[in-house]
Amino acid sequence: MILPGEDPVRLHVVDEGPHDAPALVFAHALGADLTMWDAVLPYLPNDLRVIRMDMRGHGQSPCPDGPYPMGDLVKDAAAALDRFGVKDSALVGISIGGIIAQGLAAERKDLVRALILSNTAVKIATPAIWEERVDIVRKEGVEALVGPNMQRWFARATHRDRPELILNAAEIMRATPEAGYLGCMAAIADTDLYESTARLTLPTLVTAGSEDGSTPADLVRELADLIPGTHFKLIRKSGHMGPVEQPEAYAAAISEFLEICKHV
Ligand SMILES: O=C(O)CC1=CCC(=O)O1
Repeated sequence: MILPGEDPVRLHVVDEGPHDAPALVFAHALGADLTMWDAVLPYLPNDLRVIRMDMRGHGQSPCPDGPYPMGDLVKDAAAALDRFGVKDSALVGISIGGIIAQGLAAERKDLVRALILSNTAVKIATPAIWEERVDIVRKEGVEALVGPNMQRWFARATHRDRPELILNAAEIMRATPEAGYLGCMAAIADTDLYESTARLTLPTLVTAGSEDGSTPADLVRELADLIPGTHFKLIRKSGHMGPVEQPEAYAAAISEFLEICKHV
């Protein structure tokens, strides 16, 4: 049970737009930070309050020693929304951010009225895969995973035509503190939200990338099928980083869904 007002780690948050407008909240991926949403924002309706958070151990948020239980990452997000007086948000989460979003929707129904879950699942990869990556980072640092991640994260067309997007994502990943990266990998390794997510009933949009090497579209589709009435959108020519690679299409999917939510 998460109690309102708890603030285990005080997350770095950027809060933009009119404070009395409906809140759209963003939670980023492992090894990224809140700037991963930058390119999406200009394509969103301007009558929204847009709140972006840096997860613990990432961006400008504090980095406690790990490992982190997933429940603590959910509590951090809940505490941040309580601190900013946000209720009934539309919550967007990508990858681990999508796991945090599922957890928050299950635990704090007052904070989340609609979900947008991108490139995520109830369980990502396997504990063995995460253990192997933890070993690599302990021995060689985050740098050792940058190359393989960029392969999984970005579509062929992005590698060919937009190398600057990949260089920027790689730089942000390199800047992620080792303890933060390790702590969040441990959280993912221990998490399977099948049971609690299967009980969700709130309006949900799930988006997948046509060339996602981290959470393949078929896996993401399974998440969509688990939550009754969920809308599903495949973002073409994108890997794991749809908001970075195809910000206009990604924002259009969110805007369309928010419009539908007005009538629910
Ligand atoms: O590490 C990856 O390939 C992708 C990933 C898994 C969880 C997350 O947030 O990113």
